Amino acid sequence: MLTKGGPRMPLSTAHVTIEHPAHRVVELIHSLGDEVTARLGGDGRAAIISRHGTCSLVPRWGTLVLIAAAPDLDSLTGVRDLVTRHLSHSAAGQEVHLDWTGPTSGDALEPVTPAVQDYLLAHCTPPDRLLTELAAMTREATGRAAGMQVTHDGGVLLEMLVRLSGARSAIEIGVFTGYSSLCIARALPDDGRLLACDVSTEWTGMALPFWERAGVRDRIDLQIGPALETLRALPEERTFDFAFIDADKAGYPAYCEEIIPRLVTGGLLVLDNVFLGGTVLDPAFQEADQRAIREVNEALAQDDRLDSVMLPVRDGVTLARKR
Ligand SMILES: C[S@@+](CC[C@H](N)C(=O)[O-])C[C@H]1O[C@@H](n2cnc3c(N)ncnc32)[C@H](O)[C@@H]1O
Repeated sequence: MLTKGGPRMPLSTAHVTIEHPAHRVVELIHSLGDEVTARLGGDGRAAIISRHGTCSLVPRWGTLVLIAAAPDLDSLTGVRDLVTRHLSHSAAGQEVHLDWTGPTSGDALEPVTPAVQDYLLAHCTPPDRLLTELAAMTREATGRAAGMQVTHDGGVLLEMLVRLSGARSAIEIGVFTGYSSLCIARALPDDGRLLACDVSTEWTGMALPFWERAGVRDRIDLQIGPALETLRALPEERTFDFAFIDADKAGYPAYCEEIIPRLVTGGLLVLDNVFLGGTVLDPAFQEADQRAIREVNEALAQDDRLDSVMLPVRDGVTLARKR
């Protein structure tokens, strides 16, 4: 479950079209001098900390993305003004126009507004009777925890990705009452296998009759126990064509570390909840979950074994394909 702790920290982003953005970042840091503490990464990204607040600088193919955050609105204006002034100064002769977004805070961010989410949900293949019953049973039996279940459009996406990728060997971390497992398993061929990992016998027990009814029970190998232990106990040669991670968020970095080497070339890794309700953008949120998801989001984007893209589906879904 998402915990929204810590003070709200207003943040604002901008992106600017600029020649040689990585160069500009270095020049900007020089220009700022001892007004800031700066950390420059090997990939050209930088983070600066000023007395007002912080600003992340991400150079990308002819654009520079800026994410500023500060403890209050006045300080946010201070960070934005500082960066804007020095960027214009360091870009020697180039006109720099920074159109900062209005201040928002991580817990107020909605990657997709509820009205759009409802429209999307109403315009995908509707759930069949079995999925409808499984969702209803989950709501009745688990109460508030039912919110952990992938939404129906998320399930359709998983099923489509498994079919499109032609996967035969799949793994899922985070089964709950088996909705996403059912979507994955029924998209596999008859001889396909899904290794389904969860710690709860109670929740996964509710999945079993639905998997039986769908005729996929014998495709699913349910492993009860901490998923990291299950992964580390697998034979070295065990590989996967498809992996879906939707369990404890703090565990994501370790799950990725175990799963990526086991993905076949062309294999697909899918991660749910990569926005954590928008809190990943807001440095005020520093709980283990947010730190872990930020770490994974950064790492996957820079991993040269993968092509990866984040989709604004519900709470954010990352697709990463092994090169
Ligand atoms: C968000 S729910 C999964 C929802 C599921 N994908 C669905 O669509 O219904 C997260 C699940 O992760 C499981 N979980 C939490 N920590 C775990 C761990 N260390 N190892 C394996 N499973 C874990 C929980 O028991 C819970 O069922």
